[in-house]
Parts: sequence; structure tokens; C-alpha cells
Amino acid sequence: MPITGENLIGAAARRGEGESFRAVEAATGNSLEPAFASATPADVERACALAAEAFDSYRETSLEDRARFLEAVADAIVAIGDELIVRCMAESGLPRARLEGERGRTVGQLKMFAGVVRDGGFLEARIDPAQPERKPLPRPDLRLRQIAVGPVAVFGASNFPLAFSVAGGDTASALAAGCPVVAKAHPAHPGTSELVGRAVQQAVKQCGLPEGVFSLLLDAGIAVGQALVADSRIAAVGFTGSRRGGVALMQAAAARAVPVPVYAEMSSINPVVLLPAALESRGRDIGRAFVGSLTLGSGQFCTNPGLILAVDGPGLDGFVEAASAALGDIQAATMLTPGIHKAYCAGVAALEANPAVITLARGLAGGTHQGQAALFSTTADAFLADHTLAEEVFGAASLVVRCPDLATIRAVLERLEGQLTAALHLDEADHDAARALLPVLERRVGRILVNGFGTGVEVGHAMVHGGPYPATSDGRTTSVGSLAIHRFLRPVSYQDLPEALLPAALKDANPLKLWRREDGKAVAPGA
Ligand SMILES: NC(=O)C1=CN([C@@H]2O[C@H](COP(=O)(O)OP(=O)(O)OC[C@H]3O[C@@H](n4cnc5c(N)ncnc54)[C@H](O)[C@@H]3O)[C@@H](O)[C@H]2O)C=CC1
Ligand SMILES: O=C(O)CCC(=O)C(=O)O
Repeated sequence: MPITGENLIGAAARRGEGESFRAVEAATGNSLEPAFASATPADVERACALAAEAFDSYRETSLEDRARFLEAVADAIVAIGDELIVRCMAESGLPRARLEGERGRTVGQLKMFAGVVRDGGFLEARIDPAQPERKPLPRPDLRLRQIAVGPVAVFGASNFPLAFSVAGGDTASALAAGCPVVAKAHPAHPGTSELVGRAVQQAVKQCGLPEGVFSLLLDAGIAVGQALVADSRIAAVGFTGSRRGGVALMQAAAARAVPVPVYAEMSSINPVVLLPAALESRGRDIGRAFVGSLTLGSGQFCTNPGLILAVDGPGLDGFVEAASAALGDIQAATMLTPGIHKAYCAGVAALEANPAVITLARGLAGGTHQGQAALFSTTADAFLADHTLAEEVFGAASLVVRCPDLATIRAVLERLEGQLTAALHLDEADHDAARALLPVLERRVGRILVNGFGTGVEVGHAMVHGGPYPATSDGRTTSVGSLAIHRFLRPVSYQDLPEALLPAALKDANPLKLWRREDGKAVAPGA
């Protein structure tokens, strides 16, 4: 499939008339062919108009048709073949095995949402039958279902160019909910974005859906994203990226005449608590495993373990020694973009220059665009006194905070901003200590895990990949897993509608064979 550098607007491919830009080969900094042309305000207008036009018919597609569409998108992505992986490797600097795995995750995610759609449980059908004889007042017939919110703008992430990008989790969950998607390509991987965008476009056509179900817009800068979020037809926004970018989009959406929700996944340092018995029995093993998680993908994961908390003592010394030794052997790895590499170097330099911070270890030095892993330590007093030490350094850098006791670990956790994940390393003898920390962690994070690290998010039904601000803009939800569909749904009640006018999900005969809540009780189809 040739990459043309065009915007995909509904069924059309149009060369934008905005600023021209090229993808950059992450490993060398060289420009790649072809030139991409930024969309214009007229392109944004056209994509949003088509999405709005498609909305009513797309959201009422049958569950089976919508599920098949999601599967067709998955198949079309696979059908691109190796060209997708090769282009993505060049644009992102990520290795083949990682990207092949990420493609599998992307396709699996689309198929999981196909299953969610077929199941129909997301419609949350509820029926409170009329009680005409009720005294003192009769009860009306009330029925509820969830409907799609409207066209969704999706901003692809630089660090997951497939699974969190054009046809990633935000797009899959929005399409599953019944929302058309206008995607804004990340400028770091426009070629990858176009290839995937064309696969979605092809699936829309193949399934006979209205063309406005999907569009893809390009931009060298931020104007297209700003215009998209400001457009009155966009009903919600999905974003993964920097705190600055996410907050800017939240502000743009809030400033609209009709504000809309922005589901932004932003910064997180993902505290890891090493409890005393575990440290004593296997501190060195944990240290080595930690370095594996820290340096995965050059540390460019929002779930990266950026903060280690433990009580000072020989157990922690063992962890630090083993982690430092393992880190010292880590090869520097190409980072996603020169900008992200520069930001990483600046974050590491700031920690190195901080008089309260000790540099424990550095990975092997690398080339111009490669991130050199780093491990630092500080005291709990210093950490609590300097809020900059709790800021995300995006890349393979982490800070060990030596605490005098468990109460101080708790105090540090209490002071942290919202996080995506927290990990506890514990043995059975640590259960009481862990139990005391759980309420704090529940308030601070979206996912609590034991004897592991948060990198590598499982895509499933019980996953929460979210967390209180600033991990995300709205900690009540998730961007990974089937629950993500609820970001793009809204409940509607139907009072006293004649059977003929009721949506299929709520008709007496239950033609969709849904589990429904009738008078508050779960009722199986056919019961
Ligand atoms: N926590 C996380 O999951 C991630 C964090 N990052 C952080 O973000 C930094 C920059 O990485 P990027 O991926 O380029 O993130 P970014 O936030 O700068 O850009 C993400 C997307 O949002 C758009 N955007 C950014 N600011 C905008 C604005 N004011 N108005 C409209 N659109 C806007 C960009 O064009 C891009 O499409 C990294 O160095 C890292 O610190 C990046 C990726 C993931
Ligand atoms: O760890 C993962 O698998 C996903 C991480 C993530 O969501 C991100 O880095 O943006």
C-alpha cells in the first residue's frame, strides 16, 4: 500500500493544503519520504460534518454488523503485512518483536470489542414496568439503555504507534460504542498512521457503512487538534500523551459553548513499594526484575516504574546493588523522537544536578538519539521537600526513596499525585503492612498489583488503565479494557413509549436476547 501523505476524509484521500512535514527516522534523525501535508480548517470541517452525518445511522447498526466491522478493521490491519511493521520501526525506533506484539494487541483489542458489542451488555438495558394501580400515584413505564455520545476525536500516542494510536484502544472503544471517529495522527508516525487509517477506511467501505464513520487528519503542529476539539460536532475526546498536551485539550474542550469530556491519559511515575520481608528474602531478584521493567521500550511506557519506596536497611542495599549492576549492562536504546530524547536528557540532568539526589547507576552510553538508562536515590525528607522529584521523567529513569519506616512510606504515598499503577512487592509476613497501605493506594491509583510491575497492560474485562488526575483527566474510567466503552456512552430513559417506538434493546420480546434489569433484578434472555 503506497503512503501518499494525504488526509483520509470519509471515503476520500485528499492532499492537505497546510504546512508540509516529513516523518523522521528515529534512529538517525533523517527525514523519510513522502511529504505529508497538514489538514486545513476546511478539512477539519468536512471530517466533522461527515462524522455528524454518519452518527445516527452508525449508532443504530445492528450489534452483529458493528461487531463484524470491528473484526474487518482487525483483518485489514493484519492484511497490510510487513510494510506496516517496517514503516513503524523506522518512525518509532521500536524493535520488530515489540511492534509485532503490539500489532497483535491492537488486533486482539478490536476483536475483544467485537465480542463486547455482540454481547450487548454495554447497553445496560433496564425496564421498570408500569404500575397503573400504584397508590397514591401510578408508576409510568420506564426503560433505559445506553446510546453513543456522538463523534469522538482521537489523538494517537507517540509511544504505542499501533495499540494507542489510529486504530488503538480509544478508536476501538468509540467505534464499539457506536461513535464515528475523527483521528488526529501523531506527527511522529504519520506513515504508520496512514497505513492503519487506510485499513479502517477500507473496512468502512467493505461493511457498507456511511463514509463519515472514520477520518484521519494530519498536522505538523497543534492547530488541527485544537480545531477538532473546538468543533461543536465532536462529543468526546480520547488522548494519550504529555500532561501539557492533555491539559491544553481539556481547556479547549471546557472553553466550548457546549463543553465535552476529554479522556486524557497523561503522566504517571507508578510507585513501587518494596516491603521488608520481601526485600530481605529476595531483594536482589526484585532489583533485577525491576531493571527489566524500567528499561522496556527504552522506558517509554506511562506505566514505567519511576519511583521505588522502601525502608532503609540491608534488604534495600541488596536491591540497589543488584539493580545498579543490571542497569550498568543495559544498552542505550533509540527513543521515539528527538524531542522526547531531549526531554529525557533534561529530566536526567536535573536529577543529576540536584544536591539531594545520588546517581546510583547509568546504563551504557549510546548514540545521538539513544536514551541512557539511569537510577537515582534520595531520602524521604528530600523527596517530601522537593515536588520536582515526583515529576515524570519519560524514559528509563527511576528514583529510589530511602524511608526510615513504613509510616514514612505511607506519608510519601499520601503526598503523591494520582497514578496509573502502584506495585507492592511482598511476602506473607508483609501482609499487615500491605493492608495498611491499600486504602491509600486505592485513593491514589487505578491499578494495584503485587509482586510485578505495571508495564505491559493486559487487555481484558477487569483492567483499569486510568487513575486520578494527573494520571488521567477522569479517574472514573479506563482507556484499556472493555470498560473503556463507557466513556463514549450516555444513558437515555424512555417513559411510556409505545412498543412500536421502543429501541430493539428495550422491546418486550427482547429480540436482541440481552440480559436486562427488570424491576431492579437481572433477568436472563428468554427467562
Ligand atoms: N504518560 C504517557 O503515557 C506519555 C507521556 N508522554 C510525554 O509527552 C512528551 C511528548 O510526547 P508526545 O507524544 O509528543 O506528546 P504530546 O502531548 O506533545 O502530543 C500528543 C498529541 O497531542 C497533540 N497536542 C499536543 N499539544 C497539543 C495542544 N496544545 N493542542 C492540540 N493538540 C496538541 C500533538 O500534536 C500530538 O498529536 C514526552 O516527552 C513525554 O514526557 C508521551 C507519550 C506517552
Ligand atoms: O504498559 C502498557 O502496556 C501500556 C502503557 C501505556 O498505556 C502507555 O505507555 O501509554
